[in-house]
Parts: sequence; structure tokens; C-alpha cells
Amino acid sequence: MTTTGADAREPFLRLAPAAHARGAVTLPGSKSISNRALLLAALAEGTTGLEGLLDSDDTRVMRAALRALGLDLRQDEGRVCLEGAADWPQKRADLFLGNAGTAFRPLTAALAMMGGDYRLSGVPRMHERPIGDLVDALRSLGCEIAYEGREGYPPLRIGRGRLDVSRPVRVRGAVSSQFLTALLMAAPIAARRAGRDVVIELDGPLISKPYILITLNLVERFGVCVRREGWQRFIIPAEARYRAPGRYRIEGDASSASYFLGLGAIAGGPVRIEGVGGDSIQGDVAFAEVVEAMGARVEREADALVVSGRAVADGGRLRAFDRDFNLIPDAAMTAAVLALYADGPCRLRNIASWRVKETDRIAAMHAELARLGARVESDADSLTVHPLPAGDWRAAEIRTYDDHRMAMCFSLAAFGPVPVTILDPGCVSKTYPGYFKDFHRLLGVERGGAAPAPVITIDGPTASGKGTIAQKVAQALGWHVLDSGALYRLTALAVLREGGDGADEAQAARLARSLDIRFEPDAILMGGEDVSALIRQEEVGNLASRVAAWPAVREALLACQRAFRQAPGLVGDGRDMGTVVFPDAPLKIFLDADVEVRAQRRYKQLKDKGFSANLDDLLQDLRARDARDRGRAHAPLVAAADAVTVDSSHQGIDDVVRQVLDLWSARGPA
Ligand SMILES: Nc1ncnc2c1ncn2[C@@H]1O[C@H](COP(=O)(O)OP(=O)(O)OP(=O)(O)O)[C@@H](O)[C@H]1O
Ligand SMILES: Nc1ccn([C@@H]2O[C@H](COP(=O)(O)O)[C@@H](O)[C@H]2O)c(=O)n1
Repeated sequence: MTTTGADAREPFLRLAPAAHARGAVTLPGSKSISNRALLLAALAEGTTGLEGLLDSDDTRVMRAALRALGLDLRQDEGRVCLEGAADWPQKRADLFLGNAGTAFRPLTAALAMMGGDYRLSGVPRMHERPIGDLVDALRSLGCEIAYEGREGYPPLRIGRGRLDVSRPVRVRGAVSSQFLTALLMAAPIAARRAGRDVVIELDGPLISKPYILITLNLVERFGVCVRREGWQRFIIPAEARYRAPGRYRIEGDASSASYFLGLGAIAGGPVRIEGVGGDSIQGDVAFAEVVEAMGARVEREADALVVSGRAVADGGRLRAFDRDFNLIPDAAMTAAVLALYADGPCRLRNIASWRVKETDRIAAMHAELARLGARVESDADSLTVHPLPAGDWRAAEIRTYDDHRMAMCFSLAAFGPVPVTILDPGCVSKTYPGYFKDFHRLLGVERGGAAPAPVITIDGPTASGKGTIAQKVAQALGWHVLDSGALYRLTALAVLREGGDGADEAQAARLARSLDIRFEPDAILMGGEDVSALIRQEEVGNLASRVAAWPAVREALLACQRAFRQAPGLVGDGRDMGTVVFPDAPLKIFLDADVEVRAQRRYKQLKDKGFSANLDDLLQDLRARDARDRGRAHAPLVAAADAVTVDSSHQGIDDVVRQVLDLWSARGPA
């Protein structure tokens, strides 16, 4: 179930814990290719029909800017047709470019080389994103550019310079590869005006090289062949002229494919991603190799990818990584969220460029992953994310910093055990306005359109009557019942039988994982032996509350508990049913009673079953167990925020059962 806020741009989107996803998705056009193709078509002689052009905030600002510069753009039967020109008609314009780096940098270079009276500005964040390396390079060519505010940052004013291409133009590529892209795309303007070759030389290291390959590929499609000497020197010949290729088809966005590659890896799949595949010219398609290394399977077609994996909900775990993401910084954000489901700490290296993207992505990812409960470390150019055990997840509100990729990659946090709220989900309109619609469609397919079986959770302290009430409510509704405490008791019994005392987490987790148990109507069998009475002994119950404090034990028993959720419904009793195991349950009860009352009831219960018991000892045991259950660090006994508390100290069993059934008929079916 998903809830949203009420405004046009929704303030939040609540994602309920999800288990599986499958189906097909068609990606929107690539943002990087769309904005490059728009600029090149605008510079090319002739008419270009752009098919599959992305329709999003970043391409809209580019289209609006080109119109403002006097170019003719028409929508024609699903394609955008553009009549280009080597020199643009409008020599004076004030252009607002939002937060679109792929529009701002190339337009700066093209307009500076053409010359005119232009002002380029954006949203406040755009004015915090450096552009000095590009401006320095353009000024060295004789272009006239002034900073309107802070040196090195937009807004910019462009005038009429005097182009001089007699010497190579040097450009730095360590902060953003878009500076080199901008120069490469605009260079034919200078070559034509000066009537001589333009030589671009790289000054220092270059990040995100695959984006330069996209640029060179597109420039060539529009008729200009750049001579390249490694990554050091690029020569644009004097006779270079852009020519419209007639029609140009834009492939799907490979960065956006990363979310669905991640989805297939953690939600089972198969997920078919149409729009990018083996023939893609985008570097981010290499994210398929990242999820493969983490354990997913990916089949590649020319124009599609199909991904599948073992779902986290079925006990799947991704392989941890320590990887250099310099070549695919955008898709790398998806890997940071996938790390939550890994089998060890994951390190993302060489991602300094994150600091100057739509937001400071290293700081933002660090803060938001930590908000979910994860342990995170970061420095100037790396991020380490530790896996998040089931019991440690927190139902967080994720801030998105007006960064589309923050919203999209955190959708993958919906496969933890708690709901996740994405704030300002509408920020995805920058590159993928329909993202959450597509995401939900893939999640919905496995349910066949039907809601998952309903669950009533009953949590509370020992001997408050949870088991008794759960049985009776389940009977009245004709539902299944889960006595989750029995699983911890069975683990404790297995530990005792191996001579353990519950102090060894690895031993207890190993035994929890390998429990050979069967629940029958009147018996609980372990290895074929009826242990129903044995596990009710107080010694076992006490040890159960000790092993239950180990995160690895809780994790080992999680999938087994969720598997009880079957039609027509489930009543689950325990300590963390409503907080961790079934956080999306439509009715949650927290059943309490005074500790003296509970001790009396347990005393009577044990005596009735023929066990010896001492009331004072029992009272002490219950208090100790309550303290352990409430005080442990992982999945402590606590009422879920949306639970109804019922105090049974002065109510009979039937009264409590009726109260729960009344609550269910009042709110459950709705
Ligand atoms: N409202 C009630 N009034 C009187 N007795 C009750 C009430 N609820 C439960 N009991 C009795 O209290 C005893 C303990 O109940 P039960 O075993 O269901 O508790 P529990 O919360 O499941 O305990 P545990 O957490 O240890 O499994 C049982 O003998 C049960 O019949
Ligand atoms: N969801 C649960 C259920 C139980 N525990 C722990 O197991 C102990 C035994 O449970 P009973 O309900 O059978 O008494 C209990 O003291 C808890 O420590 C749990 O952690 N989570």
C-alpha cells in the first residue's frame, strides 16, 4: 500500500515494505543524449527529427532556451523536429536553465563562441555548481564571459569576444567532464569562424570518461569527425560542419536503468528493461556488471536488459563490493542503496564528483542511509555503507534535496522490513517524471492486482495473554496463527541441546537457520519429536529471551515468520510483529497487563500443566525477561506507533477477544 500527500507536487510518498517485483519497463529517453542531440541539431544544417526525446525538466529548459534563441522546434508525430543553423538568430537573450548541467555548460560554450549579449542563470543550486574550468578555457580562446556573482559560478554574462584558436585550448576535467563535452560540441563554431583547426588539450585528469565517448559518438552522427589522441588531445578540423542526420533515435536512459537493475537484483524479478542493452553508447549500462558482481543475473539484448536475482524477502543477500565508480558516478548511487542488502560492508571509491552534482551527494547519501539505521562512513571521495540487519531498520523519512536520483535510488529501500517515506518525490521530474508509476507497476504484478493477505499483530510482554488471544481471534476469523515466540524457544532448546548457554551469537544463529520444525494443530515438532511441552518450560523461555537479543538470530528467523502470511489472513503474536516483521499490518495490538497479574496467570498455567512453580520466582523471572525484551538494542519490545494498546489486567479472555474483533471489523476491511 502506498500513501501520498495531497498537493500537485506531493510532499511525500510512503512506500510500504515490498517483497517481489517483476514485469517490463520502457525507459524514458536518455537525458545526456537528449540535451546533446538538441544542441547539435540546433547547430546542424538541415532538419533533424529527434525520436524518443526525453520530456523532463532538464530537456524542457534546453528546448525553451533554443526557442528563445530563435530556433524553430516543432512537435511532429511523436518526434521533435528542429531546423538548425550555424549561427543562431537571436543575439540577445536572458536564459533560465534550472538545474540542468547538460544544458548550462554546452550552451555557455556555444553562445560564447558565437558571441552576443546573453545572460545564463539557474536555480540557487545551479549557482553553487562550479563552472570556472570551462570559463577559463573559453576565455583563453578569446571569448568574453563575466561572472555576475561569485567568481567561478553561474550566473554568467556573455559578450562578443574575439576568437583566437591559434594555440591549443587547455581545459580541466577533474571536476566535471561536461566542460570538455561543452568545448567539443561548440568547437566546430570556432573552427568555422577562424578557418583553422581547433585543438583541445586536457589539463590534468579526466573523470567520467564514458560521457566523453557519448559526446564524440553524437558529434560524429551529426557529421563532425574529431581526431583523438588518447584522452589528451582532441583536434576539430577547420572544415568541420554539423549536418542534420535526418532522423535520430535517442536510446533509453542508462542511469535510470540502474534502479530497475537494482530492483531485479533484490526483488527476484525477472525485470525486463527496454531501451538500453548491449548496443548502448552510454557508460552507465556498465551498472549491469555491478549487479552481476553482487549476485544478480543479467541477460543482454541489443536494446534491452533482463535482470533477476534471489529476492531479499526470500532470504537473498547481495555480495558486498569495494569498487571504483569514477566512470559511472550517477548509477553508483543505486549501488549505495543496494549495499543495505549486502553480506558485508560496501565501499564506493573515487566519487568526488558527487560533491558538485544536484546536491552534495556524498553528504546526502550519508545522511539518508544513516536515517534508515545504517552505519555509514564517508570522506572527500568515498562512501562506505554497512549492511542493515532486519531488526535495525528505522521507518525513516528520506530527504531528497531536490535531487531526482536521491528519490529514485531510495525507492529501493522499500525492501526492508519497515515503511519508507520519500519526501518531495516529484523531484524525479528532472529526468523521469513517471518513475514511481513504473516502479509501482513492477511491484504490483506479483500480487496479481490483489492486496497481500491481511495480518493482525499482537505484541506485548510475557504472559500478557498474546498467545491465547491470537489463537481465539484467528479461530473466529478462520485465519492462520503465528506464535513467533515458539521459534525463539525452539532455537533456545536447540542451543541447550548442543550444550550452549546463549552467549554465542554465531552458534544460536546457525541453529536458528537450520531448525527442522513443523507446526501441527496440536503439536510443535522439532526433528520429528513433539517438543510442545518442553519449550514451555521457564528455563527455555528465559534462554529464548537471551538468544532473541542477537541480531543474527532475529535475521535468521525473519523470512520464516513472513512465510506464515497467507490467505485468508494471519494473526501473529510476539514482541516485534507490528514493528519489524509485519510493519504494514492493518491492525496492530499491544497487549499489556500488570506484572503481578501476569505472574499469577503464568503460575496457574504452569500448575494446570503439572509443572512445579513458585510465584515469587516467577515474578522475578517475568521482570527480568521484560527488562531484557524492552532493553535490547535490536527489535526491542515496544508498541508500534500505530498500535492500539489493550490492558487486559482487569478483563477476561473473551472480553479481550471481542475487543480485538471489534477493532478489526471497524478498521480492518477498510
Ligand atoms: N485476559 C485474561 N484473563 C485471564 N487470564 C488470561 C487472560 N489472558 C490470558 N490469560 C491466561 O494467562 C496465561 C498466559 O497467557 P498466554 O500464554 O497466552 O500469554 P503470552 O502473552 O502468549 O505469554 P508468552 O509471551 O510467555 O508466550 C494463560 O494461562 C492464559 O489462559
Ligand atoms: N516476536 C518475538 C517473540 C518472542 N521473542 C523472544 O522470545 C522469548 C519467548 O517468547 P514467548 O512469547 O514464547 O514468551 C521472549 O521472551 C522474547 O525474548 C522475541 O524476541 N520476539
